[in-house]
Amino acid sequence: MEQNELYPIFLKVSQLNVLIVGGGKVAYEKLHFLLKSSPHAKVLVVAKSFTSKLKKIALKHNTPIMFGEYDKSLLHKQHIVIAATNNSEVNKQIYTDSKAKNILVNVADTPKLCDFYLGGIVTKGNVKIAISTNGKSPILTKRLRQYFEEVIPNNINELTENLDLYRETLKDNFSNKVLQLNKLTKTLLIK
Ligand SMILES: C[C@@]1(CC(=O)O)C2=NC(=C\c3[nH]c(c(CCC(=O)O)c3CC(=O)O)Cc3[nH]c(c(CC(=O)O)c3CCC(=O)O)/C=C3\N/C(=C\2)[C@@H](CCC(=O)O)[C@]3(C)CC(=O)O)/[C@H]1CCC(=O)O
Ligand SMILES: NC(=O)c1ccc[n+]([C@@H]2O[C@H](COP(=O)([O-])OP(=O)(O)OC[C@H]3O[C@@H](n4cnc5c(N)ncnc54)[C@H](O)[C@@H]3O)[C@@H](O)[C@H]2O)c1
Repeated sequence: MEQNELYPIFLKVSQLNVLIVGGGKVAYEKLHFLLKSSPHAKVLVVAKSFTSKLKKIALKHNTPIMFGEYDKSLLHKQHIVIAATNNSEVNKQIYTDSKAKNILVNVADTPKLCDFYLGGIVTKGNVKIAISTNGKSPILTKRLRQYFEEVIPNNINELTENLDLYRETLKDNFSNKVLQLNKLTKTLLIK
């Protein structure tokens, strides 16, 4: 069976510079899901025009938007770039320029021009689950995200907070801590 070999990491995007180029439907989708997961993400959106939906969400989150054409100089100090213009040549240029600067780049909806894929993301308080189908079926990713949003109880965060408090009380001895935490949580997997 083919395996998904992508490695998920949970980025602190509030302390990284993210650039989105494009202001249309696809740019909106990417910005919407980025801000849904990470409301304080440090993002700059640059495009020749913006939909009113994009302007509205940017305003709500204090996300700067800048009118203008893509230019290589925009990559200065960026850590992550998402290209979402409707001009495939421009998207390719963004990809090439980013690679030359070792910036992680995603050309939206174009798997072969992606260093990483955006995933389906479920957030319940401190708990976060990221979903990917290895780029095979974004619609299945969406359905799985909706499914987990429904079935994972909202109060899972209380469990997380309580386990954190208990963990604090066991700080001194590492192996005892692991033993106690394993003992306490063993039954969580038994139906
Ligand atoms: C998860 C999510 C995150 C996000 O966008 O933030 C995301 N796509 C979402 C939705 C969605 N995207 C598309 C549809 C229409 C139905 C369909 O085509 O299936 C729908 C469904 C809808 O809109 O309802 C169109 C589409 N997307 C890609 C292609 C190109 C191709 O597959 O070749 C095409 C065809 C373009 C065309 O027709 O030309 C490619 C990618 N889309 C990915 C992510 C990456 C793989 C993720 C994975 O590994 O599973 C990857 C590889 C790259 C990337 O963009 O990062 C978000 C759901 C968020 C949520 O709901 O929670
Ligand atoms: N809309 C869809 O459902 C869909 C589905 C699959 C693939 N795509 C592809 O995704 C890409 C984006 O689609 P969209 O629907 O968001 O397009 P769109 O027409 O809604 O928006 C395109 C955006 O790109 C900006 N842009 C164009 N050239 C630019 C440049 N040189 N510098 C800065 N900004 C520039 C425009 O100002 C605009 O904001 C296209 O390549 C499209 O073929 C779209």
